[in-house]
Amino acid sequence: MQEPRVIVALDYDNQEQALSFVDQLDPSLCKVKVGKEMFTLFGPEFVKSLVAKGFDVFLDLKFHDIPNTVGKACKAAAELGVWMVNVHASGGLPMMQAAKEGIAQSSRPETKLIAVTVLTSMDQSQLSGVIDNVTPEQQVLRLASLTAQAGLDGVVCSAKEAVMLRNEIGEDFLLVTPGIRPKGSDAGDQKRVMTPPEAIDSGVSYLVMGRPITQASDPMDVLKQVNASIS
Ligand SMILES: O=c1ccn([C@@H]2O[C@H](COP(=O)(O)O)[C@@H](O)[C@H]2O)c(=O)[nH]1
Repeated sequence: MQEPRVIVALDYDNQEQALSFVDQLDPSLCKVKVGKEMFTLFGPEFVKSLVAKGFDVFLDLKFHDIPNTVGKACKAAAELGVWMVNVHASGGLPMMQAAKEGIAQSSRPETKLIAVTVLTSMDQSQLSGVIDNVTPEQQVLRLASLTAQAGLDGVVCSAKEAVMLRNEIGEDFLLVTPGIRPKGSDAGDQKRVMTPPEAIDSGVSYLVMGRPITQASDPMDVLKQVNASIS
């Protein structure tokens, strides 16, 4: 059976609601992502319960701190049994190397480690408020190159940068892309968006999708349609 390419972002503020959705899922249909909201509300036990149900869990805490702190945080995250963790690439090379070392020293050295480049909620005008004279594409390439230099497994970027990154960095680098919206669905706060088939055709490894699935009247139906559209 093919590995699922959709990672569902479980951004619920209610654990029962999240679990009632998860209980309809099968680990062969999707991976799941736990982000800052659910981790802050429900903690490591919630993460471990998803791992125990057999799901590949992406723990999306986007660590960004001094190298020593991030290294230890990544080690602790890996030991929860998750499939993948992440940091912000803008934390720099020593921070990313410490993250990698923390995972290598954990009891789960196979845990994947990726770095966030430019948030998919940022367009040119927002990026200009943070850094001068650079396009989102240029900044993604710069941070993705630094991530590859640090030896991480890949990056979080938008699907719009996937063709460029496949050309510049290569095939053996995970491209994990939020900002995925089926045709006609509300972009919300996402700015650099693509549809699921466009993203896959561009060379993306995994699609991160939250609200278009979790806030649909029939989340399972949307997930199945997305899977069919990219199979
Ligand atoms: O650049 C980024 C990094 C992470 N995210 C996270 O992905 C999901 C997207 O959810 P949607 O509801 O499909 O917009 C969410 O958990 C974000 O924290 C991102 O969107 N962009």
